[in-house]
Amino acid sequence: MTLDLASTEDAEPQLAALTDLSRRVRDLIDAVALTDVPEGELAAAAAEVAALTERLNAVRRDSPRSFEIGPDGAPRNLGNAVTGSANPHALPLVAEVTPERTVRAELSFRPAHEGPPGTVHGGVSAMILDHLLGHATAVAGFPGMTGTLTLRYRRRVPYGEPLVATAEYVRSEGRKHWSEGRIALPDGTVLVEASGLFIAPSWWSGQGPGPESAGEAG
Ligand SMILES: CCCCCCCC/C=C\CCCCCCCC(=O)SCCNC(=O)CCNC(=O)[C@H](O)C(C)(C)COP(=O)(O)OP(=O)(O)OC[C@H]1O[C@@H](n2cnc3c(N)ncnc32)[C@H](O)[C@@H]1OP(=O)(O)O
Repeated sequence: MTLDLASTEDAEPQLAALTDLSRRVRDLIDAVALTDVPEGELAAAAAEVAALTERLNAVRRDSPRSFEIGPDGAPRNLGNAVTGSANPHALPLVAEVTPERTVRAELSFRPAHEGPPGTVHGGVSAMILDHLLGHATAVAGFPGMTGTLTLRYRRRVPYGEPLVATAEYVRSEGRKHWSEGRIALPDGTVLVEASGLFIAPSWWSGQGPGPESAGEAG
């Protein structure tokens, strides 16, 4: 894992362009998921996408952008699968920390997140809650990696509609820290709720075998 925390002011124009590209690729992903154009059009689009892939691969990093301190002094993770504005896979989720040190995000899933018809895939909801619970645990002072995530799917999660996700730290036992969270409709109706256990890996304090065997932070 590369944790480059250096200031990246010189790279800001490139990162802004990468963010814009990522946003357009999200639109492309939904267009692919929903398109019904004829076969010839699909083949032509596939050839154009292949050419773009080759163009971007001309200069390639070993891994996506990791945690860093932005020019505003705030930590950010532009390559993250959930929050990364420079990752087309990400929503991207924008989470705010409340004065009570809970975490809140307004979000809307996209058609590409479909599992059952008209419904967001349960694993996608789990990914969002995993991150949000991890964030709530971190802002409580206990950054860690997910040990266990338990979900209860109460109602189907729609895509294309405004939703609200919240999470808060609950309790600790030694190195183990628990948080809870949920995805709800704007009126507060809970759709999915989650409880998660987060553990600061022993290798963070030099007591364990290291990230190669213990996994890496999401
Ligand atoms: C994170 C940096 C924050 C920076 C702050 C910036 C601002 C905040 C912004 C944003 C926050 C980001 C939020 C991210 C959220 C996403 C998180 C993920 O997706 S993480 C990827 C998925 N999870 C893994 O890949 C873990 C893989 N597993 C491991 O690495 C290890 O197994 C680990 C760390 C979980 C435990 O390993 P050990 O060696 O450190 O600990 P041992 O000694 O084995 O266990 C300690 C205690 O915990 C229990 N334990 C261990 N694993 C458990 C488990 N899976 N479930 C339940 N208990 C477990 C054990 O039984 C033991 O308990 P006894 O002390 O004996 O009571």
